[in-house]
Amino acid sequence: MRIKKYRSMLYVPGNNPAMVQQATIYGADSVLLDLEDAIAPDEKDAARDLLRHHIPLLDRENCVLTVRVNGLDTPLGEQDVRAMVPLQLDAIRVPKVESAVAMQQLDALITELEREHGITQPVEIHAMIETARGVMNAADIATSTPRISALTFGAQDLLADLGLRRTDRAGLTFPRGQILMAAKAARLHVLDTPFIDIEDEDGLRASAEEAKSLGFTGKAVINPRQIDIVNQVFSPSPEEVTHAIRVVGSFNAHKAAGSGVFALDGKMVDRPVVEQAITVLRLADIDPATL
Ligand SMILES: CC(C)(COP(=O)(O)OP(=O)(O)OC[C@H]1O[C@@H](n2cnc3c(N)ncnc32)[C@H](O)[C@@H]1OP(=O)(O)O)[C@@H](O)C(=O)NCCC(=O)NCCSC(=O)C[C@H](O)C(=O)O
Ligand SMILES: [Mg+2]
Repeated sequence: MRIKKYRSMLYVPGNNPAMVQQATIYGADSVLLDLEDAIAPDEKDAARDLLRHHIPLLDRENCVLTVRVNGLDTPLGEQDVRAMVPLQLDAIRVPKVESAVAMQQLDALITELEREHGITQPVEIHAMIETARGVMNAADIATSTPRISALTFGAQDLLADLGLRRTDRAGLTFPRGQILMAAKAARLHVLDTPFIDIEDEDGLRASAEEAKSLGFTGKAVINPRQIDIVNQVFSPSPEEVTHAIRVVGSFNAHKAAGSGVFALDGKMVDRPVVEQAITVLRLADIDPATL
């Protein structure tokens, strides 16, 4: 089975045929074809038709394919879900999620569509948390249905909902932490908001490094030029991989000898340290069971 990675997630406006056709060639771990905020109201139907036509033609071998539908509180949202599920996406991304009930209703609709269209690989849900109400209900949303595999943080809409300016970063500290904890407690992926200055590579790197150190699984990007930096930041270094291999190998040897804790290079190794090493190995495509 393919392991889904989410270091980078490229937003692609769903009404731009050239961008959609090229979407999966740039090396992003995942692509997010957008029917929501990047599309003007009078372009919505055309964008949905465009995706219906182009998605089956995309090379999806190394890329997780998702579509951001319109809000489920609008008629467009359900139309989008009905048009997209039959295309066998990896996930539907839902904007401005505010309640567990909305996710359960979506789960029921997707289940009905999967049955109707004979889809056997379940379509996952990525819930975007980008309003104050969504932040306060994040833990309930995260556990509302097993179909949810990721929470994602949307800074621009949240700033607007909180009445903050783009520079008021301090106001995002609590919401970001709450979304992270809700996702971690439910064992979900958690994806950071895009860095919107596409000319500022240093700023992008710093923003991705901060997101990684907080515990985000990956970060959305809005331009192909941002992909390499984000992939690099969220990939383990060769030194980290070598160390992780040693930790897991030594742990297995000690476990066989009846010991669950030992010192490696003067530092204690016990179960949580091994779990951290296993996370590094998975990111490096190494199966810990082979060590
Ligand atoms: C931001 C852009 C408008 C910049 O466009 P442009 O100036 O054309 O960029 P480049 O010159 O660097 O483009 C080089 C080539 O790459 C293609 N390209 C660019 N961007 C994308 C993309 N996102 N996906 C696929 N391909 C892309 C260009 O076509 C060029 O190709 P070629 O001509 O063949 O060389 C543009 O990057 C853009 O539109 N980005 C996406 C913006 C977007 O989707 N915004 C909405 C998502 S963010 C959000 O919703 C936040 C969240 O909800 C919240 O609330 O926080
Ligand atoms: Mg948004």
